[in-house]
This record gives sequence, C-alpha cells and structure tokens, in this order.
Amino acid sequence: MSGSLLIAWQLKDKHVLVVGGGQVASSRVEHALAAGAIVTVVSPAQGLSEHTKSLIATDSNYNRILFRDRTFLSTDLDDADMVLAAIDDVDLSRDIGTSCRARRIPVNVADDPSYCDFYFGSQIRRGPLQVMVSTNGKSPKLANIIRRRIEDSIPQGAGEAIEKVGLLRDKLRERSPQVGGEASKRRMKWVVELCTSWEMDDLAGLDDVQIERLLNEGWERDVVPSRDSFVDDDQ
Ligand SMILES: C[C@@]1(CC(=O)O)C2=NC(=C\c3[nH]c(c(CCC(=O)O)c3CC(=O)O)Cc3[nH]c(c(CC(=O)O)c3CCC(=O)O)/C=C3\N/C(=C\2)[C@@H](CCC(=O)O)[C@]3(C)CC(=O)O)/[C@H]1CCC(=O)O
Ligand SMILES: NC(=O)c1ccc[n+]([C@@H]2O[C@H](COP(=O)([O-])OP(=O)(O)OC[C@H]3O[C@@H](n4cnc5c(N)ncnc54)[C@H](O)[C@@H]3O)[C@@H](O)[C@H]2O)c1
Repeated sequence: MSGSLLIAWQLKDKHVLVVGGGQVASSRVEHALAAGAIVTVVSPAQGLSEHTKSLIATDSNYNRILFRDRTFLSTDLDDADMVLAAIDDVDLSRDIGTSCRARRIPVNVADDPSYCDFYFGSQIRRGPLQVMVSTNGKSPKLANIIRRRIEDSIPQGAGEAIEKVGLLRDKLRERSPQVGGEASKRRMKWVVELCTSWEMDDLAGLDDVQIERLLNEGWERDVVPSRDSFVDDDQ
C-alpha cells in the first residue's frame, strides 16, 4: 500500500480557483487564503453558503478574493495554478478534474477522490505550526478525531516558541550568512542544542533583547547557556 507525499506547498500569491461556494468550498477558500493565495470563487450567488458570503464580504478591503457570480466556464482554468472543485454536480466535477489533468494543473475534486491530485487533511494551526492528519481518503471523520487527540498533546507555547526560534535563526543568518560547509554545521549544532536543552515555554518567552543577548553571549562564544543561568544573568 502506498501513501501520499505530505509536503508544505507554498501558495503565496499563486492563483487558486475554487469552483462552488457551498460549505466545502468555504473551507477550501479559508485554507487557500491562509496560505497567502489569490482566490477566485466561481458560483452563482444564490448558491453561496453564509460562511462563503462572509469570507467574500470580509475580503472587500484586501482584494485576495475575486468572486464570479455565475456557473463555471472552461476559461476559468486559464490562469489557475491550482483548482479546487466543490460543487454538487459530479459529472461537471469530473470534467473539471479531467481538464485540469490535461493541462497539468493540480486539482482537488471534493466529491471524487479518484480525480484528485491531492487530498486535504484534518489540520491543526498554531501560528507557523501546522499539523495535518491524512487517512488517504479512507476515513475523513477518523482523521478529524485523531487530529483532536494530537491537538491536546501539543504544548501551549509551541506556536510562539517556533516564532521566536524563527526570529533567532534569521538573526543568526545575518551574523553568519554562509550556506553549506563548516558554517552551516556550526549553526545547526547550536540551534539544535538550544531547542533541545530549553523548554518550549521558555523559548516562547524570549523577547528581542534576550534574543540579541543569546546571540552575543551564546553564539559568539560558541556555547548554549542553560535557561537558568541565562535568566539569572538577566536579574
Ligand atoms: C480532512 C477533511 C479536510 C477538509 O475537507 O478540509 C476532509 N474531509 C473532512 C470531513 C468530512 N468529509 C466527509 C465527512 C462525512 C463523514 C465521512 O464520510 O467520513 C466528513 C466529516 C464531517 O463532516 O464531520 C465526507 C467526504 N469526504 C470525501 C468524500 C468523497 C469520497 O470519499 O468519495 C466525502 C463524501 C462521502 C460520501 O458521500 O459518503 C473526500 C475527502 N475528504 C477529505 C478531507 C479527503 C480525504 C482526507 C483523509 O482521508 O484524510 C478527501 C478524499 C478529498 C478532499 O476533500 O480533499 C475534513 C475534516 C476536517 C476536520 O474537521 O478536521
Ligand atoms: N471532500 C469533502 O470533505 C466533502 C465533504 C462533504 C461533502 N463533499 C461533497 O462535496 C460537494 C460539495 O459539497 P457542499 O456541501 O459544499 O455542497 P453545497 O450544495 O453546499 O454547494 C454546492 C455549490 O456548488 C455551486 N455550483 C453548483 N453548480 C455549479 C457550477 N456549474 N458552477 C459553479 N458553481 C456551481 C453551488 O452554487 C453551491 O455553491 C458535494 O458533492 C458533497 O457530496 C465533500
């Protein structure tokens, strides 16, 4: 049995076409917007769910959603980098899937997995942290139940800790910009040691001044201070 390739697809400023405006489409729109995409929604206005309507209304100042009040036309595919079909018409759904494949546009067809190039999954988001559970089409409801259990086991400060370590890594690269070789090895070793020796909540609590201090007193001297000694010095 083979599974899927789970990857973090970068959609920033790419064009995502959502065909349909019902409940399933609204969740597709939210996922695409959260990934920074520019979204076109094609659906007759009378078929929009309340959630889709509110996403379109909320976007009016941001210009990230273009709403086309009509049924699907094949020309809608012209500038699409990705297509998400979520309509209650399985024949048209499959036609859209077939056209996308002919044009090599990645496509998800909500009502027929065999026409999907990729599936959605049950997701957790905490700031930059995303966790996705997939059952590869076998049982979406069980994916949802398993996701909830995983959710409970993620430390409270995880999202914030990731933000802070991301900031620290950016600043580290400014000080040590080389790619590859000994510089990379030294950088990676230092970051790994910091992430493994500090508690997640302590990383989450780092402020800008402390991040600079960590780099000055830790990175520049090639040591990772313990959290306790670092805080003691602060007082
Ligand atoms: C994870 C999630 C993400 C999302 O959609 O955002 C998602 N489905 C979710 C919920 C859900 N979907 C359905 C139910 C009713 C109960 C049930 O059937 O289980 C529930 C539960 C509910 O509503 O509570 C019905 C359903 N789903 C598909 C079909 C078509 C078919 O199977 O033929 C049918 C109609 C079947 C029929 O007619 O009987 C197909 C797909 N649904 C997938 C994803 C992909 C596989 C994911 C995987 O296996 O991991 C895949 C293949 C394609 C895709 O959608 O990309 C989201 C949970 C989000 C969350 O809550 O966390
Ligand atoms: N993949 C999943 O997780 C999942 C979950 C539940 C249901 N489904 C399936 O996904 C499909 C959509 O579900 P829903 O609950 O959002 O349905 P819905 O009935 O709420 O919405 C259907 C939408 O399709 C639009 N539409 C219909 N024909 C169109 C056309 N020719 N061009 C453009 N838009 C058109 C309607 O205006 C409406 O907005 C259904 O087939 C459903 O069985 C999939």
